Amino acid sequence: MTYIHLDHASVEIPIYNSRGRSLKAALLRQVGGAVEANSRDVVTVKALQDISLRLEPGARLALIGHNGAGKSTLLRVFAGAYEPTSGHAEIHGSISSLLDMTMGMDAELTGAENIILRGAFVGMSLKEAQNRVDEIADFSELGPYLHLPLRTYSSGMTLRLAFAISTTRAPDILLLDELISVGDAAFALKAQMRIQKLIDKAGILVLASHDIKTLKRYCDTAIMLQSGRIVAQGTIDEVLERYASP
Ligand SMILES: Nc1ncnc2c1ncn2[C@@H]1O[C@H](COP(=O)(O)OP(=O)(O)OP(=O)(O)O)[C@@H](O)[C@H]1O
Repeated sequence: MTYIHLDHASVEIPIYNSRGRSLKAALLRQVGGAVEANSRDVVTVKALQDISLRLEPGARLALIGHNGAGKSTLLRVFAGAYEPTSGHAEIHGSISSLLDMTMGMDAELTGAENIILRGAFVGMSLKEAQNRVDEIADFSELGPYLHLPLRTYSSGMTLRLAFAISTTRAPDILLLDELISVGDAAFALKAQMRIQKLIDKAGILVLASHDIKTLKRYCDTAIMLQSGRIVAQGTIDEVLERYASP
């Protein structure tokens, strides 16, 4: 069974605990999530506020909103990386998110060893990760570099490996923060085709993007976030129209 249910979910991130006023004042004036100081003088960002939604198989949801509106934070809640600080999130199904793709990788280990390490990080058993090493190695096209420590890779090479690992399994729930472009032109095309396959197979797709063409291409419904709250919800066309209106 695949679903995402959020019930009045909020995420507050404590960011500052100080007597100093200038940074706090600057933070309180910022434009993204709502920033407040609580009674103990701890400044918190209300990155998400009172979000309730239900996504079932077949959902193709766009997250729309200006910088700092809460899109990435919501994707992190869907991914299970953030627990709501109040309210509930219930997520069922295998999840693949291309957020934080290199998290869990170790610069001192070889590419091949990192496949196992990062594989475990994204929920693979040791056996599954071992079985997938050849396919991931082929896709990444890193050849002999796979036996060298990650610290010898360029950032593009690291991303290629991370992408190959993160996309080797087709998930029930696919979470995308912009359609990233990985590697040079040839690799980017291959990566795009792989993402397309994952999108086609995914039961639930959630895509956060600022690119209207991309959103319209992949999503049929949308929510618009503002300061961490849902301020519009409906078909992709309805919400994009609301987004465009002043
Ligand atoms: N780790 C963190 N520590 C402090 N504040 C954070 C953290 N992560 C997010 N925020 C704050 O939460 C709010 C929502 O951020 P989020 O990254 O979810 O926005 P976004 O809609 O994805 O923005 P963008 O379009 O720029 O990627 C912002 O005000 C941001 O500053």
